[in-house]
Amino acid sequence: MSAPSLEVTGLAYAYPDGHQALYGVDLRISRGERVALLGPNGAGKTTLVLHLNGVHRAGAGHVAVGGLPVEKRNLQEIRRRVGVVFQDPDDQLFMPTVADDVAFGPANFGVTGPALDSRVRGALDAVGMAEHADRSPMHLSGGQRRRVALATVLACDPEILVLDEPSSNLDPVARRELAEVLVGLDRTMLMVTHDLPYALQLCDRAVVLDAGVVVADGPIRELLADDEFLRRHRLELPFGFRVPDA
Ligand SMILES: Nc1ncnc2c1ncn2[C@@H]1O[C@H](COP(=O)(O)OP(=O)(O)OP(=O)(O)O)[C@@H](O)[C@H]1O
Repeated sequence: MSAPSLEVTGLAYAYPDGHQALYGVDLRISRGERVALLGPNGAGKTTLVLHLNGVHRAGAGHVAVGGLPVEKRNLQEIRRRVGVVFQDPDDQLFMPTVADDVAFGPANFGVTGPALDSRVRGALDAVGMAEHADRSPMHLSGGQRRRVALATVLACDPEILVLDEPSSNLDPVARRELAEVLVGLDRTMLMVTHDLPYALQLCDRAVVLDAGVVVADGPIRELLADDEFLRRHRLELPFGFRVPDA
């Protein structure tokens, strides 16, 4: 059996000022799963994500991506395997054209020539942005920029996609279009979000962090239908929203 896309075991971390942000977090994500990472402000979600791509070094515990330990000697391969799509696409887009931006990552990992062209085409096709390849990313709408940012990551063929608030600042059409793209990708995903309906639409499973501890890990539908659980962990569905029956 192949290694899970992500395996986090007993992960603990304190910031240099002594603030303990994670306490013994365990998380295992199988290949192809889409998992929502939920939790109130300050729960430790970003801190956890920054351990997946090796920005933070675990104080205790262990993180592996596709079976490869997140350690200094593996960092280049780990950064290819963990594709983080940041909340602000402008953090990811800085080249003159869309195609240049999408080529940047794989080119850095040594892909060249026709193989590089085919990566770029494949990634832009996957997000429905092929006809915008020669445009400047600066001239695209927010929703289009979010999709190009996703393509820059897909072009590196990551083991796991990490999406940071993928629905923020999107209008309802762009939100739906992005959801369709994401569902069509057939890739392991960890989606960090406060947008509970979007998480419900895209993920079967949710992991809830609160104060650095995993307080729930299970079917998202059940978690979001538990009003008392939501209240206890400062999670809130939009006014009037009801979790549809299965
Ligand atoms: N550089 C830092 N130094 C000290 N403490 C930090 C630092 N960055 C974050 N923290 C603390 O670590 C805890 C977890 O923060 P983190 O950013 O991981 O939460 P989060 O769940 O991503 O929150 P949000 O939903 O607001 O983005 C918080 O208490 C935060 O104040």
